[in-house]
Amino acid sequence: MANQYNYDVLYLGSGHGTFDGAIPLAHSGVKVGIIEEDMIGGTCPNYGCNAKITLDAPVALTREVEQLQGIVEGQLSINWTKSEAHKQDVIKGLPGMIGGLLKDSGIDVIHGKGTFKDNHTVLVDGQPKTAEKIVISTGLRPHRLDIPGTELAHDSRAFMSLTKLPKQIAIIGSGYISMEFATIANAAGANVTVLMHGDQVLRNFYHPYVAQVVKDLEKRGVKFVKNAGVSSFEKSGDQVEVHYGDSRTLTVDWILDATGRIPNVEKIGLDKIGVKYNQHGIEVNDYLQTSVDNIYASGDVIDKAQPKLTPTAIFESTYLSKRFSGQINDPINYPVIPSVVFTSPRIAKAGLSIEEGKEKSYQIETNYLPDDWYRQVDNETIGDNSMVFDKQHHLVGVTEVSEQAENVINTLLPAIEFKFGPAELNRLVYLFPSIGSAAWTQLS
Ligand SMILES: Cc1cc2nc3c(=O)[nH]c(=O)nc-3n(C[C@H](O)[C@H](O)[C@H](O)COP(=O)(O)OP(=O)(O)OC[C@H]3O[C@@H](n4cnc5c(N)ncnc54)[C@H](O)[C@@H]3O)c2cc1C
Ligand SMILES: NC(=O)c1ccc[n+]([C@@H]2O[C@H](COP(=O)([O-])OP(=O)(O)OC[C@H]3O[C@@H](n4cnc5c(N)ncnc54)[C@H](O)[C@@H]3O)[C@@H](O)[C@H]2O)c1
Repeated sequence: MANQYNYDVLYLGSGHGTFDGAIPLAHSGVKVGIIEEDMIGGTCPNYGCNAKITLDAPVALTREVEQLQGIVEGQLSINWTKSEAHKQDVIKGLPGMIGGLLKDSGIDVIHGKGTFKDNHTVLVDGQPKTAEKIVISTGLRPHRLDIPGTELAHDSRAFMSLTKLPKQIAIIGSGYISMEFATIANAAGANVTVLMHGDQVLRNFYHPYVAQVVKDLEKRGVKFVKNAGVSSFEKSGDQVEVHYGDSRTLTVDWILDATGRIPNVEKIGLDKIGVKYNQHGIEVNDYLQTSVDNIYASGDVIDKAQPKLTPTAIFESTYLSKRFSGQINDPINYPVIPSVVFTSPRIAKAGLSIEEGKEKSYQIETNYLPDDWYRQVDNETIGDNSMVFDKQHHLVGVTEVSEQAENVINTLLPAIEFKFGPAELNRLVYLFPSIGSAAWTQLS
């Protein structure tokens, strides 16, 4: 590649939208640089998936013990301080591990905030770093409510760093972060109130299944306030008041603002160089190329129809790596990308939704999971799934609510992605008994 620049490819941001692709790219002989202003590895390992799932592990355990009460005797309780410390132990090595992989691949990691000077130059602390191609992979940051007292609220990162769990917690919003953190905080003993923007929780998931999760959380003491209309936060001694609705007040110890995440597109010089973006992120074509030819985007910062999740970011950075190293010239062809909300029970889905299946008049088979013998092993009491089949009876979508939904969806993904028919299904021999075998059995 060209050598009038410092790098062949320079990435802005070091999350999954970058490193999964940058490492093989560097191994192919391409000179790669990465600019990162915060922790190496970005949101997922440090402030997202890995951190969250570690805090979720004790919740899953308490739920299993609860289901088997009587067989297993005695209640479990979660020691929040130790759980938080365990989370820190689990994730603290990740940035060093990822940084080591980058270094071993010959990648230069430049610490600092990058801003474009021109379409081949990024400034870091006033120092120019030049490259033939630049990939913007700056991710998302928490949206903060624009109301009086907003500085009194906190984000998901702050929640996962709490060494002591507040007694009374208000969560604003009812999306992914709200529901997962309400589940964790409630199980660890906090009184949680969710103040909703509208009247729907997790609006992108199948409502009857979401309703089961909400009902269970309510049974456990979580309160939901629909159409709350939160208008301000105010300090009140050691506590904080949430003003909402028609002059109503909720006094709590801690507020989580979980009202969404917005793209990091401002103050990095995009207007100056002509990279087009909107409130959903950077606009790209089917090659992940922005409105400026030599500049690409990857991961959450892209304005796209696919879910803004780690697997999507990994797929995109890997696609760019293959393209930059000359292995492919085709446009990006996304596979089926599943998604899961780590509530208890979880809700997970892949492929066509139940609503989309109905619109196409596809066959929808539903299963009440507590009737399945394998779920009775754990005494699972909540569980449904719906499988959508096309006219040739290929599985094209699954949605499930159950404690093991993420594993069922992962198991069935190949059937959806590769359109398994009877011939393929008949060749599958799976380990028995297992959640995977329970999932495949429903297909046969
Ligand atoms: C609480 C939480 C839980 C989540 N749980 C899951 C989950 O269970 N499963 C899942 O699939 N996804 C989950 N996600 C989403 C997942 O974390 C993201 O999809 C993923 O991290 C996207 O990777 P990315 O590289 O696009 O962005 P990021 O990982 O956000 O990386 C962007 C990086 O760019 C850096 N940066 C930004 N601007 C600049 C600049 N100007 N100069 C230098 N560096 C810059 C940032 O510091 C950051 O490190 C979760 C997210 C959150 C917040
Ligand atoms: N399990 C996972 O994969 C996982 C977990 C956490 C986060 N994530 C990722 O992070 C993203 C962000 O999660 P999130 O929960 O912050 O966003 P979200 O989009 O899922 O939910 C945002 C919530 O805030 C509400 N809201 C929006 N504006 C509001 C306002 N002005 N006042 C009150 N409420 C308002 C919305 O109605 C919605 O309920 C997700 O979309 C997902 O990409 C994924």
